[in-house]
Amino acid sequence: MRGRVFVIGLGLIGGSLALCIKEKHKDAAIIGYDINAEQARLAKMIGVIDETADSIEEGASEADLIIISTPVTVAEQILEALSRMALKKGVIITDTGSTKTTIIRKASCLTSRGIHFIGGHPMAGSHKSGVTAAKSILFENAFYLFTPDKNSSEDAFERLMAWLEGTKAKFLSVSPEEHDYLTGVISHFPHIIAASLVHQAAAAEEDSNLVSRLAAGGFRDITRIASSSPEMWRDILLHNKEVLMDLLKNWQFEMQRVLEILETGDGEEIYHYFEKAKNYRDGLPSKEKGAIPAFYDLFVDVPDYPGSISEITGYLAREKINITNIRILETREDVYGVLVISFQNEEDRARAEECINHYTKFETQIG
Ligand SMILES: NC(=O)c1ccc[n+]([C@@H]2O[C@H](COP(=O)([O-])OP(=O)(O)OC[C@H]3O[C@@H](n4cnc5c(N)ncnc54)[C@H](O)[C@@H]3O)[C@@H](O)[C@H]2O)c1
Ligand SMILES: O=C(O)C(=O)C[C@]1(C(=O)O)C=C[C@@H](O)C=C1
Repeated sequence: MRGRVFVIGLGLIGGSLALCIKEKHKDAAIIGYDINAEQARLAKMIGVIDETADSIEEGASEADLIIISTPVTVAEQILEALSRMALKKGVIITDTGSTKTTIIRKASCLTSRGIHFIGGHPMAGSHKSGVTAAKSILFENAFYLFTPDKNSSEDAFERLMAWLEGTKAKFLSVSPEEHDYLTGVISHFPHIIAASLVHQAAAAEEDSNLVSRLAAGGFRDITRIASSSPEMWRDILLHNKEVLMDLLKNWQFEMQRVLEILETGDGEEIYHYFEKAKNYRDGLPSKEKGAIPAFYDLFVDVPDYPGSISEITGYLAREKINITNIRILETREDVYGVLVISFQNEEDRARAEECINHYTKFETQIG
């Protein structure tokens, strides 16, 4: 498609969408604006956008598509500002915010003027912020939620889908309320818990400085998201307050139950508590990104680590196959172990398996 795309907020998500759009629509002009001039400069320098705009007004006036990708309370102010500007006829405005009910309510200042606004939320991300973390592959296989309503133009919605085709995400429409409830359960509330676990460990550190030294494996896995942007998460909590307060009450009730079965020392109940959780968790679709990111892992049975790692990464580099992570599953010494190599997508993993099978006799298995 040809046209001008204006991205407001050149961070992880705005930057990644800009890359996806450019990849699919080579003739489109991608203009960007960020309140942080350094981010905007960086976005242009690394080729995430074609041009920077000096103000929202300048970038918006000629745009065919406007993407707002700032923290959600800022997005509200931007919607208000856009509603006072002269915009191109037929322009589509969308956002990427993690909450929808308040945004959609606010967007009535545009829709009441006949301007197309379709709320959006690509359900993939990272604890990293900023344009340097942006990548075009971020949304592949992830759900991309939209909240069009009965008054939304079908033609505008179809044009938006066409613009966003390069995300390779799975588009799904839900109501704003359903959106906020679902994301409250699987994204926003877990974030509160991750932060609370970190607070608990930090408090325990006052008794023993071994806490941070021992905080590895499981603790790091479950608290990774606590390293995300506090500004973004403050805004999400403010927008989804009611849902989160209800979930917090349910959680307190649940924790009370755990306290009771622990107090009574009921082993069977404790077993069932974990068994039920394991069964549900194991049954979650592993290929889909979203609440649980897909990890394209390849397991390689290796005799000794130091030599094998450099040998294998050497072969992968020779074939230009990117790896996203590499780790060892077995940490005991003198025991044959398993190397776990993660890739960005299925295709890279399949190429890597072929490459390792070609150059070595190590056994491989897809995880
Ligand atoms: N990070 C994730 O995992 C994720 C995933 C999906 C959706 N989202 C949502 O997408 C939005 C952006 O998140 P992100 O992770 O890209 O954040 P980010 O911090 O990486 O980027 C946000 C950018 O917005 C800019 N900004 C702030 N106020 C602005 C203003 N008034 N005008 C112009 N630019 C302004 C910031 O300078 C920053 O560069 C948020 O609403 C977030 O809830 C985040
Ligand atoms: O992977 C992460 O770091 C995320 O927190 C991503 C995550 C999520 O909770 O799944 C966070 C917020 C966004 O609205 C969407 C995606």
